[in-house]
Amino acid sequence: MMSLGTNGYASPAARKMGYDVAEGVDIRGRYDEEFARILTKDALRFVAELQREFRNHVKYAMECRKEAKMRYNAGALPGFDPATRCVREGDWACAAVPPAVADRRVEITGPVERKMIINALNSGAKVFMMHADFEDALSPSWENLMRGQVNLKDAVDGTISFRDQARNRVYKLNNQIAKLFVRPRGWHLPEAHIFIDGEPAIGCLVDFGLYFYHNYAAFCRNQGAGFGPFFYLPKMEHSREARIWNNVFDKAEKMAGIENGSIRATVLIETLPAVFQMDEILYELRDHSVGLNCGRWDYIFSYVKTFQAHPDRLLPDRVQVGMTQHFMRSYSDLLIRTCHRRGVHAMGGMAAQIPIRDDPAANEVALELVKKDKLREVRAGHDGTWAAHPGLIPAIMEVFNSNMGNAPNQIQTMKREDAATLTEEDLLQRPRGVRTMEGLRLNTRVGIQYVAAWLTGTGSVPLYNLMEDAATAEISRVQNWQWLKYGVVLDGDGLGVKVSLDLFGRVVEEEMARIEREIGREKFNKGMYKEASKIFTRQCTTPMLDDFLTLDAYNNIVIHHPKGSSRL
Ligand SMILES: CC(=O)SCCNC(=O)CCNC(=O)[C@H](O)C(C)(C)COP(=O)(O)OP(=O)(O)OC[C@H]1O[C@@H](n2cnc3c(N)ncnc32)[C@H](O)[C@@H]1OP(=O)(O)O
Ligand SMILES: O=CC(=O)O
Ligand SMILES: [Mg+2]
Repeated sequence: MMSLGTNGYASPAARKMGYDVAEGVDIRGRYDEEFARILTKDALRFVAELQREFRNHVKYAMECRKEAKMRYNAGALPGFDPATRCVREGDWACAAVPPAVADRRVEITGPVERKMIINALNSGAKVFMMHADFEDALSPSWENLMRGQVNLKDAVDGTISFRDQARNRVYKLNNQIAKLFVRPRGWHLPEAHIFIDGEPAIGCLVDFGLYFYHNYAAFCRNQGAGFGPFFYLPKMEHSREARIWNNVFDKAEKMAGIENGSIRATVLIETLPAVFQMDEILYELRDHSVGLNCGRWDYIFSYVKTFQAHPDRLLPDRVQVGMTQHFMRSYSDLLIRTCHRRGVHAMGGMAAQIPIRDDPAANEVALELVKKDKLREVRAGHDGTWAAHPGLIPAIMEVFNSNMGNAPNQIQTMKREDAATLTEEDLLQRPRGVRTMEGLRLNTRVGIQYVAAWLTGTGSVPLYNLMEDAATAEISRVQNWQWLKYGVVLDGDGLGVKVSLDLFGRVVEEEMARIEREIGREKFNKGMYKEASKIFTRQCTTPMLDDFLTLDAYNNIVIHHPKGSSRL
């Protein structure tokens, strides 16, 4: 048994032995005293119990995803499930929204980095939430994940601080801070630094389990029993996956001895199959739900992925697939109607624009685009939305305030019964627009730079004045793959060039040269652009589309200790 000093840290002798793990648990990530505060024997036992109870359910759910993919690849279209019609038509409601999160008109999102967490919690707005991300915005290296857990624990305890040496500035929490939501990874990602009974842990159960174990008591203390912790749940494709989460929550509440329904989660509807399962997902989570969110970027990615074998449903250039496309508008409208019918929040999504510091005119244009997007959301009936950057909060808040007034949300006032008539055809309607050479170039330039950042530990980056994260990079990847696969003719610019392996090879070469020019040779050589280009090119040209960019790239960031990196 590892001995702990009075400060809670392991003694030097114990440190040599590594983490004090529960039975069946093997930690292969680097030892660090800070991480040992999180990777305690009891917390690991809890994670292992979750894994043991739910691993077969997760495996089954992943098999079902494969089976659905085969059906779509054979020509089937996703649609409403006749077997669950009674759930869609039934008259039921989710548990009442807890007062602590009734008003969530602006939620700032960001990776679980220390300074970002403090800045986000302090963002200064009257009512808002912070959504701390282990998912789209985080490169899931061992260091990022474990530091993220340490940061969140310190944030929940109220002790978090950060010293910026270069600027000699200390960051601390204000008196009034945002409410915290945490987004674990999706069901598909393993955690290769923690093995349980000889197999890699399920990533999201590690994220959830460690965070819950260390923080539920503080939530009870600070928010009152029955209110929190709060979560966002990403990338689900079917209500059976929501049922697993619901069972995980039940088990966690029992273990902690807290009221059933204390844990609350907002599910991102960000896969095409899931749009046909919104009622079913809410039903599964009805005691633990605080709504659904339009994860628009993954949703676009999922549209391409679901229709990978449907050359009649190709997407136009990425920049043209916005929320005003009929299929996107229908998805958002149906989500609002579904949530409000069941008594929970319908959250909007992320506009990709971020402040542009060195160009006031361009900044004004970006801000106007964000405002327009948010105005559309609040008028449609969304109860709140996401901001990617603190600089956007005042403008977004203003749009929501002037349209919602003092009401905490629009659950009762914007029922959107008109959306009840939306059909499968509306939700699947082909997006309109054109495909261009610049679209192919931009996908390539952005995709490679994103992967390069991700490989070096950064999961969200500003590129060409837009926020890019795993979801937006996925669109670039699958769109290139699709255009190559079907030899698409890029005629939106009048050039009429056919996308081929040869053309793509030249585009990669030219865009790599452009990246080098833009960022400078030194940074280019120090970074992982060549590795990123290799990974991105392979993924765009592989005969069978990879399910996730980050699943394949993950092997490059797994580092087992004492030495060496290891493939799963
Ligand atoms: C599709 C989806 O899933 S969307 C959700 C996932 N994506 C995200 O969460 C993206 C979140 N946003 C970000 O990561 C960042 O804003 C970026 C990468 C887009 C831009 O980052 P930067 O270029 O570093 O921003 P910038 O230099 O303007 O930052 C200015 C200040 O704001 C802070 N800041 C910027 N974004 C955030 C944020 N989201 N949360 C908290 N603080 C932030 C910076 O830390 C910096 O603080 P400082 O002045 O104290 O040093
Ligand atoms: O997670 C959000 C998205 O848009 O994807
Ligand atoms: Mg997403």
